[in-house]
Amino acid sequence: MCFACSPRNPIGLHLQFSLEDGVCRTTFTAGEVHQGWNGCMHGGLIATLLDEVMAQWLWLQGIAGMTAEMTTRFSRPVPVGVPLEVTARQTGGRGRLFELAAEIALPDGQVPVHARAKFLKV
Ligand SMILES: CCCCCCCCCCCC(=O)SCCNC(=O)CCNC(=O)[C@H](O)C(C)(C)COP(=O)(O)OP(=O)(O)OC[C@H]1O[C@@H](n2cnc3c(N)ncnc32)[C@H](O)[C@@H]1OP(=O)(O)O
Repeated sequence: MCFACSPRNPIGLHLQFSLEDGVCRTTFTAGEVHQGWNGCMHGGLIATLLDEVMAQWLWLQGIAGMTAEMTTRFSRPVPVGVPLEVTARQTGGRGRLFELAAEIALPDGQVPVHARAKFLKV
């Protein structure tokens, strides 16, 4: 029962994903229960959104992959209560290794956080 995407997980994020033109996409609005600092989304949960959208870039193409490495740049706080657009795309890779990048965009287009990761097909 995936914490990020299972509709049956009672404490999960219930994310839904689409893949179009090489971009995997989901949306999420953090609530007070997802805060770290007051008014700001918890960084670990931000990383979860980014990790999951990259994993789903693979999964929606029939590839089961596990995160082998991930770097996250937190440039600005992510506010709670606003709809976030979370996207991922491939940046490289060879063989079993897939290199992906993901970002979170605010409604005004600002990108407060982005990530890069390496996934290995399992
Ligand atoms: C129903 C809905 C479901 C929906 C599905 C969605 C699921 C969402 C899950 C979200 C994603 C996650 O969080 S996954 C959970 C977090 N991640 C993990 O727990 C992964 C833990 N790590 C592992 O289990 C393992 O290390 C693996 C599977 C990643 C790799 O192990 P392995 O398969 O044995 O491969 P290994 O021999 O180590 O490496 C193979 C080759 O890749 C290279 N390699 C390994 N790591 C790296 C790296 N970071 N950067 C460069 N290269 C690397 C090695 O040097 C080697 O090169 P060469 O010698 O071949 O040249």
